[in-house]
Amino acid sequence: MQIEHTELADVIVLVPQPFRDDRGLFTRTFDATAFDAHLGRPGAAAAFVQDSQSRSVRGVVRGMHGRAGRGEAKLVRCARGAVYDVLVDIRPGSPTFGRHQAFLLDDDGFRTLYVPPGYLHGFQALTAVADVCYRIDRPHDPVEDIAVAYDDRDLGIGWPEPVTVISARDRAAGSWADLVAWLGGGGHPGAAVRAR
Ligand SMILES: Cc1cn([C@H]2C[C@H](O)[C@@H](COP(=O)(O)OP(=O)(O)O[C@H]3O[C@@H](C)C(=O)[C@@H](O)[C@H]3O)O2)c(=O)[nH]c1=O
Repeated sequence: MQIEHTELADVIVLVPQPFRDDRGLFTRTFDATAFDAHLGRPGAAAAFVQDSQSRSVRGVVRGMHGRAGRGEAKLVRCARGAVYDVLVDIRPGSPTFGRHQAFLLDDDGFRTLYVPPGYLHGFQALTAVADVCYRIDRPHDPVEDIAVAYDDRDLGIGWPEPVTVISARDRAAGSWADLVAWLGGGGHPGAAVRAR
């Protein structure tokens, strides 16, 4: 498994090497030993306690989601189809605070994003059906949900396709400005941080 660094601080991409033959292929999608060694934290992989999967139709955008409290680490890969996956660094003091980067995740490259705590995450489905698998290192708690509008002008994310469907939660998401004010200890989180 190769590790690629990204433009975003502490975000890495895990890139496996599939074995292809006449039957198809075999690939390891996660390697705890390599992951722990790269992070320099024995036991880091063992912290992932929930695995989830979502299915989206083409054009769907889910995001931009984060988590309050101590955040959550996340491993993200696309098991079916392809998605345009976007991360935003929301860690005050980080050299890449406020910056975003997009990644193509698909069911042929098997690339997995490692997202440390303190990032917003979202994606758009690029194929008729797109399944995204997540592993997170803390049990989900909706009270800690953060949502910033996927089309927030300040974030300026260039979604590649017309947006077909978004959830009610995402339609009600707060602004990047709300979130920045809240992160700075001032202002009210407004809809950026809210219970469902
Ligand atoms: C995220 C999540 C949702 N749910 C439930 C709540 C709700 O009834 C249903 C759908 O939830 P949502 O609409 O929040 O699902 P969705 O919009 O797909 O949320 C996901 O978006 C992507 C971008 C992420 O990064 C994920 O961490 C997660 O926030 O599933 C869980 O039970 N566990 C979970 O971990």
